[in-house]
Amino acid sequence: MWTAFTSDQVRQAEHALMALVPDGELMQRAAAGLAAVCARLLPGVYGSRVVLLVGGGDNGGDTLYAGARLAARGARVEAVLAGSRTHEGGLEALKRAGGRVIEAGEVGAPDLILDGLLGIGGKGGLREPYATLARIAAESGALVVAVDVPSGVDSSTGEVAGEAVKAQVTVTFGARKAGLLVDPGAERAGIVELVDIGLTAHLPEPEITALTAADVAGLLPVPGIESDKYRRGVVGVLAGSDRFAGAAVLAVGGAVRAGAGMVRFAGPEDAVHQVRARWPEAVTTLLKEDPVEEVGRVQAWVLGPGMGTDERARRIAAEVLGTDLPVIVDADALTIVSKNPKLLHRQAPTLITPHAGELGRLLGVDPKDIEARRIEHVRRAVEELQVTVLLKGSTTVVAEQGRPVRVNTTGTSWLATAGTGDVLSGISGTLLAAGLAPYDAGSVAAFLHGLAARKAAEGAPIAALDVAVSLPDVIRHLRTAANMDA
Ligand SMILES: NC(=O)C1=CN([C@@H]2O[C@H](COP(=O)(O)OP(=O)(O)OC[C@H]3O[C@@H](n4cnc5c(N)ncnc54)[C@H](OP(=O)(O)O)[C@@H]3O)[C@@H](O)[C@H]2O)[C@@H](O)CC1
Ligand SMILES: [K+]
Repeated sequence: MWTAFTSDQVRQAEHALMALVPDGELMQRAAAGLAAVCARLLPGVYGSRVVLLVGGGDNGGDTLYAGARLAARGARVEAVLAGSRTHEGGLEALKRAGGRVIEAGEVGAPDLILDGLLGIGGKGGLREPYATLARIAAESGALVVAVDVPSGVDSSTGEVAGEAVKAQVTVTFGARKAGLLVDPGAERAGIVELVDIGLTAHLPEPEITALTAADVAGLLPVPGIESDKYRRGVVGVLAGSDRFAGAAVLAVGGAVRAGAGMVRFAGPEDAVHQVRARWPEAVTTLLKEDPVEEVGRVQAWVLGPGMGTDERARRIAAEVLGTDLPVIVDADALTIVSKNPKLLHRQAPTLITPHAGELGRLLGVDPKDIEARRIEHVRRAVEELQVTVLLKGSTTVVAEQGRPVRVNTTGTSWLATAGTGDVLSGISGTLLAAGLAPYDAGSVAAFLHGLAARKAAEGAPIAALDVAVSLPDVIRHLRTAANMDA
C-alpha cells in the first residue's frame, strides 16, 4: 500500500526527526538521494550540463547540495538564483565543487533541469520570477526533475493555481506528498521516486493511500474448491433503456469479465436483446411493470447505466434502494437520487460512482471546483451523503467515513471515452456481490479498470467494451506477478 501525506503532516514528522539528528543532516540525506536519482537518469554525469532553478527556501537548499554532488562527479552545473534570498551553505558547496551562478536568460537547452523553486512551503500560483522559470524549463527540451514537489503544485491537494513546473520525474523526500498522486498535480509530477530520509517512524496515519498491484491481487476474490456460481456472487444489473441499450451491454460486460458467478440482467426489450446477443451467459429478464424481485436472488445490484430518469426508472431506483442489498448507484440513478437524496438513506452497503458533473449536481457545486480539488469534494460527499463515494475522473478517488482517501494510480487518458463508466460499475458490482466492502470494491474496480484500459489501448484509442474484454488478462497478470496459484 502506498501512503501519502499533507505538507503539515510531513512537517510535523520532520520536526520530530530533526530533534534526533544533527543540524542539516536531513537536507544532506535528501540531496544525496536526489543526486543519486539524477545520476541514474543522465546517460553519464561527467560532462553533462545541469541547470538548477533555485528558490529562496530549503527546497532550493536541497537542490544546491545535490548540484554540488553532481558537479563533484564532473557535471557542468549552473544555478539560477530566483529567491529574494539563497540557502548560503548550499550555494557555498556548489561553488566549491566548481558550479557557478547564471542568469535566467542563459538556461538554454541543458541535459537536466532541477526544479528547486518551491517545495512543501509553496502556496498558490507561482509568483515571478518563478512562473517565467517554469516556462523556460518547459521550453528548454531538457529532462525536468522536480525536487520534492513540482513548483506550483499544492503538495497537500494537487491543486495547480496558475503556472506550474511539469516534471518527468519528481524526487520526493521522506514520504509521498498527497498532491503528487492527485490530478492536476499528479500529471505535473510524472514518475515519483521516494527517497528515504528516516521519516517513516514519525509519520501519522496517512490522509491518502493507493493500492499497489500486490494489494489488489490479495483483495481479488478467487473461487475455491467449494465455490459454485451462487457462492462466487450473483450480481444484478439494472441498466439500459430503449434509447441507451449499449450501456446495459457494457455494464454486464464489466460484471461478466470481472468474474461474477452469475449476472442477472433486467431491462427493457431492446436492452435485453442486445445483452443476450453479446453476453449469452447473462440471465435476462424483460422488466415491464413487475417488481424488481421478480428478477431473482442477487447479492448486489448495479443500478443506473443508461436506464433513463423517467417514472419507470424512478420506480426501479426507489425499489432497489429500498432493499437491504448492497447497491452501486451510477449514471442515471445518480440523477434520480440528486432529486431525491433521501433514497440514499439506507443501512446496506452503498457505493455511488459519480463523475465531477454528477457529483456537482449532488452537492450543488461547480464541477470545475470538484476537478480542481478532488480530495476535498469527495470527503465532503461522504460527509453529506453518508455513503461510500467513488469519484471518477483523471484521478479516480474512493472515500468512506473514517478511512484515508484511496487514490487510483492506474488511470489513463485513453479511458476518457463514452461507456467506460458503465464497464466500471459492472466491475464494482461483481466485487460487491463477491463480498468486498464498497471501499475495497470501488478501489479494486478502479485499479483493474485502469490497467485493462492501458492493456487494451497500448498507446492507441479504445472502445469501452475493449476494457471489459481485457480484464481477464489483467487479472491473470496481477496474480502471476503476486505468485498466486492458478
Ligand atoms: N524540513 C525538513 O526537515 C526538510 C525539508 N526539506 C526540503 O525543504 C522544503 C521545504 O522548505 P521551506 O519550508 O523552506 O519551503 P520552500 O518550499 O522551499 O519555499 C518556501 C518559500 O517560498 C516562497 N513561496 C511560497 N509560495 C510561493 C509562490 N507561489 N511563488 C513564489 N514564492 C513562493 C515563500 O516565500 P514567502 O511567501 O514567505 O515570501 C517561502 O519563503 C521541502 O519541500 C524539502 O525540499 C528537505 O531538505 C528534507 C528535510
Ligand atoms: K520543487
